[in-house]
Amino acid sequence: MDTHGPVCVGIDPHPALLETWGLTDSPEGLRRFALTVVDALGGRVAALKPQSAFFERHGSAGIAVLEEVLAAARTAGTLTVLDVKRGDIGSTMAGYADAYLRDGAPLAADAITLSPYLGFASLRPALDLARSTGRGVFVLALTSNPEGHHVQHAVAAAGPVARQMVDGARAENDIDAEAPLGSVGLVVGATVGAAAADLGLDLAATRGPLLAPGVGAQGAGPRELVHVFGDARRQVLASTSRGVLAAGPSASALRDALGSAVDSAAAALR
Ligand SMILES: O=C(O)c1cc(=O)[nH]c(=O)n1[C@@H]1O[C@H](COP(=O)(O)O)[C@@H](O)[C@H]1O
Repeated sequence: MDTHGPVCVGIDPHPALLETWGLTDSPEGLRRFALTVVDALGGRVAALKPQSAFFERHGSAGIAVLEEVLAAARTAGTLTVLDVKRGDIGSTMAGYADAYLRDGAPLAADAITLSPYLGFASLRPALDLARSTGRGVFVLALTSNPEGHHVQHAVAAAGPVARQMVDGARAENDIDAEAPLGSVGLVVGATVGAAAADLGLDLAATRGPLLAPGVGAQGAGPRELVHVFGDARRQVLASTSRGVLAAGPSASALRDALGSAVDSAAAALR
């Protein structure tokens, strides 16, 4: 984030984007799309975030492309956040952790997104494996979609549900109090308005990165970033997919779109 600016670009090969790029909705179209993004932006962006769903919809051939994309980003020296939003119990969670966070796993990424709605503690196998292999996780706290608040804003005996995720991330990052930024981040959508403040969430105190999707196609921009994050803004990694991808397939146009996204996010989050 210090080197390239506080922006993560999502690799979301929607069928409609493939068509706009003149590609077929097939594993080969997917491959050309995703590798074009890595070639254009690799080494120039804080992180790339492949959206697993758009690879999974092509079955095993799509997963093979995802493996190739993760490897290409690694070769380009760019961190990957694999957006899989996994969450399960016990040994099943351990299986997911092994799939994405183990050294040498075919789908290993630098970080993954996790859904904690089976209970924050159910994520333990992923938290532990990420710590031992030097990887990271982003735990969904306040998601960018309008339906999320029914669950995430609900107030349980222990306080708002989202606060349990914030407290959980904080406790994990406190284990290594010397690290400038911990490896357990949260997902807080740039579209959530005053929710973090209203629910009394101290995002800055988590000392973790805050992945902020919703920038661009979902309508959030610099003003929303300032409003949502306040004094936690230096931890924010603003995330946009279609907002940059729509500029493709030209590499220079993708780079220009990244440049604009970085200028606007960096000015807001300074
Ligand atoms: O975890 C995510 O990245 C995520 C969380 C969230 O709350 N909202 C959200 O939109 N996302 C993802 O971020 C991407 C947003 O894409 P765009 O709307 O095209 O920028 C999609 O891959 C979503 O699945």
